[in-house]
Amino acid sequence: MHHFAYRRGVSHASVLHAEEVDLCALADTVGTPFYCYSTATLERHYRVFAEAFAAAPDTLVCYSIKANSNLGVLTTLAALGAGMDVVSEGELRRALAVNVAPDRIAFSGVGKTKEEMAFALDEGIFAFNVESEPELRALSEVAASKGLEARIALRVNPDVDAKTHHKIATGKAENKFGVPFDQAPSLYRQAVTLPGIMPAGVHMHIGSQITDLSPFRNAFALLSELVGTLRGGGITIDFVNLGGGLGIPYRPDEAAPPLPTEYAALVKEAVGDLGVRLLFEPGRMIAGNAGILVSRVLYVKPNQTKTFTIVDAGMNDLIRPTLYEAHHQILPLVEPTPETPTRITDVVGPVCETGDYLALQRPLPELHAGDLIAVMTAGAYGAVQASQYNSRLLVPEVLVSGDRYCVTRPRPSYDDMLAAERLPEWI
Ligand SMILES: Cc1ncc(COP(=O)(O)O)c(C=O)c1O
Ligand SMILES: N[C@@H](CCCC[NH3+])C(=O)O
Repeated sequence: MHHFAYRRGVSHASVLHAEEVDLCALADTVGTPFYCYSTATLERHYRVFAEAFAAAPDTLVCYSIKANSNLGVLTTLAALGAGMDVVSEGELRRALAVNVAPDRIAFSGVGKTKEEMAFALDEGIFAFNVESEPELRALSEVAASKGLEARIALRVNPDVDAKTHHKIATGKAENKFGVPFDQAPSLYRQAVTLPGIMPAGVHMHIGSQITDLSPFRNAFALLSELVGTLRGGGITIDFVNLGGGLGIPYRPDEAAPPLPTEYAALVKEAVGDLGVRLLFEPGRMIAGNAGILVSRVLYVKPNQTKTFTIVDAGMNDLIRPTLYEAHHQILPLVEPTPETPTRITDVVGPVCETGDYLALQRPLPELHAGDLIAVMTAGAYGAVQASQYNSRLLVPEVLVSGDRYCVTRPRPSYDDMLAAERLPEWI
């Protein structure tokens, strides 16, 4: 019943058809816009990834919470045994809230505060992915002051082009992430001498939505070389964290991105002989095609040159189209008849910005006020990047499983929105 085909983009249909919830009825109950996530698809994606590494039993898949931090989504993945990759105390608290064991949590990010380090140390997380020398020193101070030891991997920037959108590439020298490859050996030597620091791994994450395996191949070859160098210098490396980044299909007609099994074969080739524990941090690959954004058409507005389809979801709810020129397929929730004409339209939101669009010049079955649409592949980097811009209420999130659903993040009220702030009271 919960059919899913990763390669052919059939996953687009899975949220609509693999689950048995009537989305139109749900839209009437919950109100639009709302995000809707499929439990079956989340589970399937996690398993497809984890099972690709079944031959490497010492593997820890740390779902990257930043892609979708909804507590319903995290509960679903935690139940499958997922570890978690976090980048803030907030994300760490989410992982703990769904009972992920601390020793299955890795902490990344270029700007961890000492307070965040202290909290993570007290909780006993598996490792910190350290991104700079000053961060290493700060972590040493915090850990030593507590009489604790922080297991660390240095995040190494291999200066490899991930061939993805420039705003989501993280492994080039000009990006803020990680320490330069050439400086890594001396930083590890320094790390060994620092109190409260136990270097144990190497971390690399070169970017997101990577659809060509060659950047991974180049990066992991460098990582493997570095592990050899470090071991040659007497430093014990017992795990490597290869990050996330595996791309997914956004268009039904696009070339299939690499399969997790193909990625796993490459990993085996590059680092299989190192005898280390493998960590991964997939986000988009697990959540992206497990979610849609459901929205209702408010008005159809033709002008001299084009037609605007104005819907009730905007850039504040899904910023990817305008921020990354991202393509999200749009499907009418009610299947059009063969007689329905196709119209080219800009699908825009209510926000007062010219950049407030979900699709530009898109051929779509003719839409009318009141029609419901699904913005596909919105499960990753959708709700998590939503804002209240224009004082719009944060979009609700719904998790479905078979014919059941739960509103895991209800729509706030305007009173909630106003109660979160204070009228000025000068001190
Ligand atoms: C350190 C780190 N790990 C994991 C991820 C997750 O990446 P993706 O969602 O592309 O798998 C990211 C985001 O790019 C990241 O910065
Ligand atoms: N937010 C980006 C991905 C960023 C990955 C985080 N390092 C997107 O929507 O594609």
